[in-house]
Amino acid sequence: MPAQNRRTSLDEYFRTGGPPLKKEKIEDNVKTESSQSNGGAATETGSATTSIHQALASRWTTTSSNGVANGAFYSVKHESLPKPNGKMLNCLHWFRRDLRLQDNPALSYATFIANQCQTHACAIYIISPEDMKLHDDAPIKIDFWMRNLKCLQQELDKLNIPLVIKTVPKRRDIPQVLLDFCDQHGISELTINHEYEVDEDARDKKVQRLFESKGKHVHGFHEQCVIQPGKLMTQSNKPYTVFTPFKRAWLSLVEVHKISPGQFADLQLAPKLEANDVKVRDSNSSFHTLFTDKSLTTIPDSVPGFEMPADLQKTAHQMYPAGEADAHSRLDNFVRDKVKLYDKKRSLPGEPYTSTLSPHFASGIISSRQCLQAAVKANNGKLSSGSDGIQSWIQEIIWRDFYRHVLVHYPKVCKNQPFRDEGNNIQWATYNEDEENEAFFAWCEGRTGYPIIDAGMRQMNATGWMHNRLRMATAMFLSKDLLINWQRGERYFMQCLIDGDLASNNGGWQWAASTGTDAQRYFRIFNPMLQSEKFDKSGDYIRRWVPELKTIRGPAIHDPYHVLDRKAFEALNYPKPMVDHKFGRDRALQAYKAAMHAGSAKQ
Ligand SMILES: Cc1cc2nc3c(=O)[nH]c(=O)nc-3n(C[C@H](O)[C@H](O)[C@H](O)COP(=O)(O)OP(=O)(O)OC[C@H]3O[C@@H](n4cnc5c(N)ncnc54)[C@H](O)[C@@H]3O)c2cc1C
Repeated sequence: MPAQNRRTSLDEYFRTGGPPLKKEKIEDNVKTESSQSNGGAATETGSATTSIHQALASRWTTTSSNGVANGAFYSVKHESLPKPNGKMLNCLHWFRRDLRLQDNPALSYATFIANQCQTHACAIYIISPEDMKLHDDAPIKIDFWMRNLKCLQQELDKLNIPLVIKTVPKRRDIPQVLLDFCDQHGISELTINHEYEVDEDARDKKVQRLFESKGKHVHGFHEQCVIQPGKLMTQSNKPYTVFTPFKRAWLSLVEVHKISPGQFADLQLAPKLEANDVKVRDSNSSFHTLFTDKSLTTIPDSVPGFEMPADLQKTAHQMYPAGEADAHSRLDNFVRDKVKLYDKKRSLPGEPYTSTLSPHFASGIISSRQCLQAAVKANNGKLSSGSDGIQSWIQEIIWRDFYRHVLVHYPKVCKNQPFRDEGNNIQWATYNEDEENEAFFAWCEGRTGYPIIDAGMRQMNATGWMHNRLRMATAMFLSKDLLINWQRGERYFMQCLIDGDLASNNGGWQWAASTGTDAQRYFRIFNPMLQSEKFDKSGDYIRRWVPELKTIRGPAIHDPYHVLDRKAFEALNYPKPMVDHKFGRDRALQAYKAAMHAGSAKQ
């Protein structure tokens, strides 16, 4: 059936609650559960509000009992859903990691309530410098988010939805600030798209408790993954801990249910009305000031403490223009010109054959469902067959889901703990503090003497982005060749990356450091020279980022210290390798072997 016909219109959603799940078709190894959600049986009122909510919320239900998700729709109680019939409900959408208009279920729902009440939705974004600091957010990432907020605000403006900006210095104050804001402005309904990290989850639960204590409601939706965490469990109802079976189950579930990434696309935002059309029936509230007081909606250019050097800012603005429209044209161009070659070229850091959409994914400017939809469309509607390039790209979207599912089921990964308990036993190299700092900073700055490693680190320092192949190689170099605790590297990446994202960064680091979900474990140790010869054969990528080597031709580019004669090498003014790879490899194997055999994973 053409994808177009599979899409369900808004009206149909209202009427039917969306297409039914066909559980009987699900492969044996895919465990789903009944459509009973955590909130208990839905009260079937027949009202449009309830049925659209059910449609959104009951797409998937959860078997999760991990206390994190506490049911996939943990902050939604069907009984508490607003039934606007006759009632005036003012609704606020709280933007967090969903900086987009399209395919945004919580925003759609806010505008839906507003439409029903013939009023307008409003939106808020909370800047929390303390959160940014604690999460090691990179200045380049914050700059990107601020620029995108401005674009989002312009787009929302066209729909007469004000985007209020509030700075809350202490993050523990956020729930109360939100509640006070809603009290002050006569708002009873808050919509959010869930965030899964431990701190964010705790904050949202607090918000919900506070709101409920005042008779207000929080409506939560899931949009970060194609399949929301908790929905994909093994046959024995355990979370997947290995990627390949997760991928098989994921593909099977998506295939069976025709998860149309655009399932929310039909939910139209409120039509544009003029400011004086805003009806505020609750005359005691100052709801209307949100539409008129421009001082509430000022977005800062930067956040104090996160200023960026001018040259980095210039690069970031050139490489990453802001806005949902730009994200979509990036996606369109990628899908039109590159994705079919993705399987062959995705590992070549010198060639622009990856989507570079990670900053947009991380901030929710684009959704994984939208990207999946574009990929499937380019693949003539196929998910698990057709173009190898497209299937390979879809696999990356699955990796992204996988690490989010891992984070939800194993919240310890948010708390500086390895996924595998044996990771705690690793004896990192015995440097004295100065030596370790020296080695660590040489790695950070791209002065290891391994050209491919240095090129990767310098690319990240100069642009806030690094090619995946180099993220793997540099992470492995730190945690294996240098035998320095991977958590230092994980932190440094977050402090530099425009796409810094806890689940993916942590997943990637633990993969490289063999403390994570990787089935191959500790004996996978990349040889930097071989990586270089294989993935940057011409050396062009190295020459671009390591100008000391720009005159080198031939194989010496991969290992100048050993290939060139001493005089020629010294003339380069490039460091010699800071550790011999064979020595580093043997040392790591010993340390990891001892650690891994000292205990077994408690999963
Ligand atoms: C040590 C390490 C740290 C990483 N840190 C981050 C991070 O902080 N933020 C981040 O978004 N990605 C991270 N990744 C994953 C990956 O490197 C980037 O997502 C990718 O390089 C982004 O480039 P792209 O958008 O061109 O990706 P594409 O190759 O076009 O892939 C499309 C999208 O799929 C997702 N994706 C791709 N590969 C992975 C992966 N291995 N794991 C999870 N998602 C993936 C990303 O959202 C990406 O934008 C890390 C990987 C490693 C090994």
